[in-house]
Amino acid sequence: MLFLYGRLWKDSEEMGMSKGRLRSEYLRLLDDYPKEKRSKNTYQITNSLVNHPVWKEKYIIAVTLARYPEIDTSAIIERAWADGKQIVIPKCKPKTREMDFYLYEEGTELESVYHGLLEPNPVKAKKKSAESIDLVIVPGLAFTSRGYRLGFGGGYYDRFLSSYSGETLSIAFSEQVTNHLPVEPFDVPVNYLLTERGIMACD
Ligand SMILES: Nc1nc2c(c(=O)[nH]1)N(C=O)[C@@H](CNc1ccc(C(=O)N[C@@H](CCC(=O)O)C(=O)O)cc1)CN2
Ligand SMILES: Nc1ncnc2c1ncn2[C@@H]1O[C@H](COP(=O)(O)OP(=O)(O)OP(=O)(O)O)[C@@H](O)[C@H]1O
Repeated sequence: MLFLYGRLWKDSEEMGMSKGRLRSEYLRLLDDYPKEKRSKNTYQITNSLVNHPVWKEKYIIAVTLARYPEIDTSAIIERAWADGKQIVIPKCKPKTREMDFYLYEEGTELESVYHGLLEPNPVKAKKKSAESIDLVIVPGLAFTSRGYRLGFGGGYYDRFLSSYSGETLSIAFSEQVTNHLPVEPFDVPVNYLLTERGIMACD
């Protein structure tokens, strides 16, 4: 009962909250996430992803190089390499708020030129077209079970997904899933949402 009350209160609070306040709320949630629970749930999420049919049939996978307190994606990347898949990572173009994806292999040189994020060096890395990507693992701070997402506010993924026709998936701790988020016309929901509790098809 206490849980239900807390939940309803949380939802009605969130309905009226600005994206900026929601971002700080979920960033804090991630930052406060207990260390052991974080590694246990990250392991669980990685494991269910790599054992799901959506993983098996995909060859080129786009993912971000997570920065704390985001969920660590390094085990997903290692597993993709071990399974003979290709990983591509984004490089932001702040002027147009567009992203290009580049092949990320063991030994690929990274640089930190944009917001402290690790990115490929566009002169040295091999660019991959959006059409060649089979699955995009979309980052986010909070999600609804319909696959809507609150990102870091750059609009990079919304812009990219507006013309991307392959499959999309997000990973999250179950505490990042909420009933209500502000949805705007340009928001593109992901096809699957994966938490430590399992995988949800969002369509
Ligand atoms: N690890 C990781 N890499 C990622 C993302 C991500 O969410 N996680 N992105 C996911 O999209 C892209 C980068 N996203 C960004 C989103 C916002 C801002 C930014 O300029 N933030 C402003 C506030 C927002 C604004 O004013 O528009 C700031 O911090 O001052 C930068 C990068 C690509 N790489
Ligand atoms: N398809 C689009 N075309 C043009 N502008 C867009 C598009 N999608 C989003 N934007 C712009 O980007 C800005 C940021 O969008 P939003 O706050 O939804 O980002 P986000 O989803 O949190 O970030 P991200 O997509 O990078 O994870 C918005 O102000 C919006 O006007």
